[in-house]
Amino acid sequence: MLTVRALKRLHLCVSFELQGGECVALQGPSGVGKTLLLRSIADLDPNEGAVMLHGRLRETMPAPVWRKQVTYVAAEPGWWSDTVQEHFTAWEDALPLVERLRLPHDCASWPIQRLSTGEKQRLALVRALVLQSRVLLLDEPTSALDAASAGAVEALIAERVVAGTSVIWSTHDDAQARRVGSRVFLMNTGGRIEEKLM
Ligand SMILES: Nc1ncnc2c1ncn2[C@@H]1O[C@H](COP(=O)(O)OP(=O)(O)OP(=O)(O)O)[C@@H](O)[C@H]1O
Repeated sequence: MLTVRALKRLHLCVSFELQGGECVALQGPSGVGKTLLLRSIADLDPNEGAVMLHGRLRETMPAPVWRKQVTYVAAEPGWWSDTVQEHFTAWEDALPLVERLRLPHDCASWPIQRLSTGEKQRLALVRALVLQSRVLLLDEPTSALDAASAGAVEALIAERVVAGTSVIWSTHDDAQARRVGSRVFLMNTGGRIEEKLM
């Protein structure tokens, strides 16, 4: 279970609990703070408040260990090497996910420069999924995808949720929020979240 108590970053002040095997959709107007919240939970930016995984405070473990368990997937992911495969420790672990997400199996050798926005988005998701994190913080993970690829992402994440992974899924798509989330959190301009009736 992920517990967030009085998490503060800029204008945000947020508290909630997320059970294991639960997916919550996060919605709200552009610029309201959804990315700030997800990055704060992953401890990627300075923030205050208590964030716990199964009762253990994040400050009791090194930040890289926390981020491997509570993993943020950016809408516009970063890349640090020249080719796709160089971003993976074990490409063979990534390959089944690459195929599930309708990416060509030979994309391992592709230079990052040639990737489309949607290919980058799916490969960044694969990078996160191979970690087998307890919590996935997905920032508009299908914003650059066609319907078929978005459906493949939704199906894959749904399997992880059934297997016990907790997910926060930021989306501007109301129908997607209802499909993927068992609850929907609505962030308001005051930086608070309230549960939206579905
Ligand atoms: N480091 C920062 N310092 C000051 N303000 C910031 C910083 N990072 C983001 N902001 C501001 O905080 C607000 C929230 O940004 P955020 O990216 O979280 O919005 P969002 O809800 O994810 O929007 P969108 O739906 O467009 O992706 C924006 O007004 C943004 O300009």
